[in-house]
Amino acid sequence: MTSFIAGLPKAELHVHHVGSASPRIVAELAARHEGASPVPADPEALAEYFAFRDFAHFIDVYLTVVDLIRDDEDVRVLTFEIARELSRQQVRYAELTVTPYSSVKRGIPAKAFCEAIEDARRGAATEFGVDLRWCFDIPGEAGLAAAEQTLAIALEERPDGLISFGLGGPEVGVPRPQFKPYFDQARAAGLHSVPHAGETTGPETVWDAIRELGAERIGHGISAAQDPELTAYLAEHQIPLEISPTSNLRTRAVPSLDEHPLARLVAAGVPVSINSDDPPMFGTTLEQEYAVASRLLGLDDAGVADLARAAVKQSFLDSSGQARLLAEIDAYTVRSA
Ligand SMILES: O=c1[nH]cnc2c1ncn2[C@@H]1O[C@H](CO)[C@@H](O)[C@H]1O
Repeated sequence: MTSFIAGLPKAELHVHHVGSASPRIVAELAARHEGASPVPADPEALAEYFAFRDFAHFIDVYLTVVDLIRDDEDVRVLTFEIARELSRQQVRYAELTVTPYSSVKRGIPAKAFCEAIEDARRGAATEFGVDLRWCFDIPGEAGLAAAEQTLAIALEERPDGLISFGLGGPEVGVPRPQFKPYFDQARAAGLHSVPHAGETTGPETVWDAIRELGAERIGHGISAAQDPELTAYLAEHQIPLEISPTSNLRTRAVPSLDEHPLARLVAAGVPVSINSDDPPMFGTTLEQEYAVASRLLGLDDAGVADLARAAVKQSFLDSSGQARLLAEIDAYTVRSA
């Protein structure tokens, strides 16, 4: 199974920019800011640093890593190295969640930030054959000021790879409806709506994401399993959930993988994609998330290939791009039979 997964062409829809910084990149950045950061440069100490008491603690730790990214060269190197790791896992297409507000607030001009990610995007395509797209997300803990600036950067800079608009950070104490004006404008400008919801709060935030923010996909959304009406609605309207099993375990959103609602959601007909969210921070990789999902769903190789196909079909890649990637998955599956 694992060798089949390793070679399987994939698409990833829910993976965060800074959250994907490898231990080596974090160590290099931490060493550069020696002493001024709580983030350890030693990879072993870093693995211990990435142990989270709860979701709020995870966000606090996440932001200490964001603090290490000080200039556009850091942004470009980080992004290019993420593409290298994605290509190592046979990821052909990824929608990377990027939070420009947090870097602009730390002194990196929006234009330089966008030029850096676009430079890395071009490099990813030519060097690794990885097609990167951007989701610009609002860090929810920074509220409406962050929403305002994230939308402004999205519409004024409009980097070529930008395709969607999201909402990340904590859900507790950050109601979704307040962000409706910003999602309305982003959607009117042709950006897809993909907010987080139902990760650390109940089904009502998933309803809000759908009804108030026009969500086309939901980041996590796992608490939908608590509400049969919502589960049926997601299945009927085929609104996909971007599922990251180990993330939910490591941020304590679920008590154990065996209690993860993935299987119940799939059994109810809810479309899902499998993702890694913040792989180094959660001590995982996309390949490992596919292995977790295949165990939880009792899949054989054909079933695992269907997970990859589902992610492609739920992506915002154009139809010709989707057809190309689906054909590659089919050819791989035949070769591996
Ligand atoms: O699993 C997650 N849920 C919500 N936000 C997340 C997650 N992983 C990374 N972020 C990121 O946390 C930052 C908060 O300021 C945002 O950049 C958001 O994208």
